[in-house]
Amino acid sequence: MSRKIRVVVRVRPALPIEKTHSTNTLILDTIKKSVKISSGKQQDPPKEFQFDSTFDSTTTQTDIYEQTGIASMVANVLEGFHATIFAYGQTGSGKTFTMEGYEYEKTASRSNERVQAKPKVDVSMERIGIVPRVILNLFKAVAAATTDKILDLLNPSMSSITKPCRLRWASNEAFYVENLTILECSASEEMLARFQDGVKQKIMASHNMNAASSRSHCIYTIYVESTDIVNPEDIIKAKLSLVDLAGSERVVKTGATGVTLQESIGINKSLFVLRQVIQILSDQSKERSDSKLHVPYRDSKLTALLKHSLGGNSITLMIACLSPSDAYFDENVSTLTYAARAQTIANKPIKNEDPKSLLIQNLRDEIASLKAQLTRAYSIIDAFESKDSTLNRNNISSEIDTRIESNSPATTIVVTEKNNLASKTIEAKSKNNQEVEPTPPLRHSSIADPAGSKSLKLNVIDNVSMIKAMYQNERRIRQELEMTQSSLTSLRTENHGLNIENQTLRERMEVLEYLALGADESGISLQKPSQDRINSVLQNAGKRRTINSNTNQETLPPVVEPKKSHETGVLSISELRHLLNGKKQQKEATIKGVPSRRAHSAAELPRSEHKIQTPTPSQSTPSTALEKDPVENLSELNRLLRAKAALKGSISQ
Ligand SMILES: Nc1ncnc2c1ncn2[C@@H]1O[C@H](COP(=O)(O)OP(=O)(O)OP(=O)(O)O)[C@@H](O)[C@H]1O
Repeated sequence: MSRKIRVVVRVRPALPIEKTHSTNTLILDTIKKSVKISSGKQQDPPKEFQFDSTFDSTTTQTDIYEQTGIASMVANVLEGFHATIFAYGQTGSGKTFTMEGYEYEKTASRSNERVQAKPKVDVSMERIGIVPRVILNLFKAVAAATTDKILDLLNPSMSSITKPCRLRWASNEAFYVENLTILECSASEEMLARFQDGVKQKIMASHNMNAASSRSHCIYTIYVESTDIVNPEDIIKAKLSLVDLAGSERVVKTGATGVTLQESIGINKSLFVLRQVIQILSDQSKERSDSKLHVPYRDSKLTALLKHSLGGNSITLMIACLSPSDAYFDENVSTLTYAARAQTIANKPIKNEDPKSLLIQNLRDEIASLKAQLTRAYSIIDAFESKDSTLNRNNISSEIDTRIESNSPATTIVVTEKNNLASKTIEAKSKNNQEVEPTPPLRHSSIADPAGSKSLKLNVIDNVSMIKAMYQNERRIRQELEMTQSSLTSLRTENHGLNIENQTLRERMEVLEYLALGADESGISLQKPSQDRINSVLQNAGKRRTINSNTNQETLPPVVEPKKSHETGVLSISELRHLLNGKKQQKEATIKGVPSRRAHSAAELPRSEHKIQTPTPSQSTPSTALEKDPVENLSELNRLLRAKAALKGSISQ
């Protein structure tokens, strides 16, 4: 079912600096929930907008929290729906005040200076904004998107503008921030403290329109995982995104310069895309056609991250913030226009349920309906008993058992065996569910009619046998689920281990390839791995040397008669020597001014070139670490190539 984005409007009180400003253009009617805006000029006809609620400058933070339905949105999140609350409006209109409520140090000089936020977080309970209120009511990751760079405010080393996080596209059609810090909190105080840590990492700057202006959009995401006390296996996961957008800024009014100006441009660009997205979604919902217009979510990181909130599966509330001063007439008209468009956007909230919990819930519903049928069946049996003493419950039960034993249930229940449980977890869950045939409708009969009595008895037998089979079926599905779950856990652990090993092998391969093929030669442009990595690989290779117990001398591993590389996929000693020799010749040719032949990588080496004479030690001047110790490094390289081939084989299986 679709649900429109709810939009409320809040006008903040005039700031001391605005006390002399006139405030005639905005007329708010909190009863009619309307806003009228008029410049008073003949060429600008007044505009009237209708919203879900309107709040004037006397509205408190508590009023906003209580009268915008935030508590019920939090409850929706606990039920498994994603929700988003975002504050929108021009710079200085009160978005951060509404979302956080903290007091920011103001720079009197309006110097455009960008500083790390120094919020005073111990403000009164009456002043705190939506985010701390939600946390106190609930029990988080903080990401800030600035000029289209995403910073992790919970990880100080990643909150620097030079180290932005990457935006990724997940298979479930949602964008997410890679490696974003997500902290698990078990108490509201802990969560509030983490939130405040994140807020302190924000960058603020002062300009002509706001003494402490956010230089980024801030997205606070609370991931909620709720478990049913009665049925602990029922896990519901959902997220609540609390968004404090940076405000649109007119550079002529803000007087921004330097970095602050660059940020202004970035902020305005992302807000431009946001407005385009709102416009297109609003047009789409007005046309009520099935034809899908292209929505440019990907044009900015902000809209990518808000995809689920705008036209997606989230329950969304927009708080449009306005400044009371007539000096901001144009900005207020723009905010109201887009707020009005946003409220025509229809989202499709869906409950995010764990497939396992969903299956269990379906089974529970099925059992409940079967129990109800059983009760009805017993009541019919009771009616028979009172009518005919020869027809008692025992007679019917024995008839039921006979029918089950003779394998002729009136309703067949099919459960397909699943041998390969681990690889088919999800399908198994849904298939099992589908393959249970639906309950047949009861045959309608009258007890008074003998034919009807017979038919009713058969109905009872059918139902009871079906219930028995359903119970067995459910038990079996539960067992399968448990097995699948444990196989999945062990596969995940194994996969994790393989990934780590794969990464290590890749790194060693890189070092060995670099050592084998060289970096200084023309024709090969391998990137030099860090010296630490080279040392570590060489050290590890060194560990594989053996000590002869008789002579107490270090010996190299025995040289095994090599198989051809096309048979084994690895290099033989002669091939490696040939490779090195070839490279040496190339080098000499280059020095003599002869253009070098493009060097072959190990894998490209043609078979015809395998039978090259082994050069004598005096012929080769070691130029790379590998040439100094070729046999040892070769065995390491071959070992890695084999491991890589085995790994590839296991992945492709
Ligand atoms: N409802 C309110 N009551 C009292 N003061 C308010 C209210 N709303 C905003 N303010 C004050 O107005 C100023 C600007 O507000 P705020 O910083 O929240 O604006 P903003 O929209 O977040 O601006 P920007 O986009 O530049 O970050 C602040 O000094 C703030 O304390």
